[in-house]
Amino acid sequence: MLEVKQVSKKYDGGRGVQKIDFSMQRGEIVGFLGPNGAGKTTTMRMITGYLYPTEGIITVDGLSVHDEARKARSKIGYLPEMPPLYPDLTVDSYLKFVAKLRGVPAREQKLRVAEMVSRLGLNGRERQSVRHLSKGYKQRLGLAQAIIHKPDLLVLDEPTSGLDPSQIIEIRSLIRELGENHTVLLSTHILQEVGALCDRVLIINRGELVMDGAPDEIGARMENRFAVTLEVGGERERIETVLGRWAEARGITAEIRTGPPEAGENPVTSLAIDGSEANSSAASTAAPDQDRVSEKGESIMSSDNTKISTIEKTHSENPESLALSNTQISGSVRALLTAGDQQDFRVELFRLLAEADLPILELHKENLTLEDVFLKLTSDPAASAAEDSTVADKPVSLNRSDGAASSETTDSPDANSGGERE
Ligand SMILES: Nc1ncnc2c1ncn2[C@@H]1O[C@H](COP(=O)(O)OP(=O)(O)OP(=O)(O)O)[C@@H](O)[C@H]1O
Repeated sequence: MLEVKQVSKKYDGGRGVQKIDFSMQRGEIVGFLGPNGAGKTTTMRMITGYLYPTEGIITVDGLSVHDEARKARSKIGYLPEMPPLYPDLTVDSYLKFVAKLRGVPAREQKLRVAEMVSRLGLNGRERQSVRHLSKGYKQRLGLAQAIIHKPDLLVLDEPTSGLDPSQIIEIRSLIRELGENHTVLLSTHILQEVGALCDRVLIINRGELVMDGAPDEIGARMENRFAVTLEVGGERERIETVLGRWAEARGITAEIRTGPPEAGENPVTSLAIDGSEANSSAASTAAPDQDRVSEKGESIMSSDNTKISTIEKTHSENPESLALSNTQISGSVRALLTAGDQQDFRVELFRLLAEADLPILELHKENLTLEDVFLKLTSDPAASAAEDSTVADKPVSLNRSDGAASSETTDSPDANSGGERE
């Protein structure tokens, strides 16, 4: 549906985007994430034909957006950051104007406007002037102008920016609906938006594409450790001993939290057990755990003689097979266990704790969140320093807001679009 091949844009002042390369299949909703100034708008403006790339090719359904601009643009709907609305027109007359501009046949225009009004929930506001619409309704109208010519590809530049929470929910559900029969590329600063709406995420940083993948997969792909959070039932000191010894032997970091979980609390705090600490503190306080594993039906006592649980050896053919019965848990400990070598230690951990009669109450594999990935990819201080020195060497400011470096004069000459022009 969309092919962006090795596309670069160099502004007079320097930064733009470099060798952006990706494609989108029909029906995909793709989130375009990046910090301020990363190149999202530049890329979207090139895709929609409002800006000429310095190099590279962009096609929509096989049509070049620059060499076959008119045909290609009929397949694209664009909601720029600032929707091109005319405040003096009414909703109705504005939509009629855009329908005409986008080549909707005259006999269909009235019907198409009515369809947009109903689809975007603008009923009752047809005669209202655009100026008096709330921000949320302006955004609905912006979406209406983007889809009035029934494009296949929708390009939405920060569609929920500046909206209040209920408007955000409304616009997101509209985008979700639009995604049922459009291919959608949307830029956003809001990470949850990507999780809520998108099948795939592209992350751009400093003009370069640095990640392309499904939102729930990229965390696992970037993970360079194996980590689980764990809640173990039993007496604290004993759990620390068992986990501490094992962690030391396996080179695993165990961070134990002190209190019960509380809402909003950072799940891991306080005491960290690695090899050395385990030796000096936890390991020295209790007898070997194996001594505590009971025979059938016996109670297990902790080091302070608190009853933790009762354990039953299930079958002599399989002495390692244990079943907890009549369990009474006197307390629990939560921990984050991290292996730097990405090795999955869950089975080993399960056996360790089962043999020590320490029941696992919760075990959860930790993956990097989209937020973690985003921060990792976009906040590289070394890159910032390099960037800053490059900027300092240049006589012209790179920032668009100062106007000095603008190269908008090289934009597409085709202004017949009702879209954003600067
Ligand atoms: N017309 C222009 N002339 C010169 N430089 C520009 C121009 N437009 C953008 N830039 C520069 O190109 C880079 C990418 O800008 P762009 O607006 O595409 O980023 P963005 O990811 O959309 O940012 P934001 O999230 O803040 O909207 C920035 O360094 C910006 O300063």
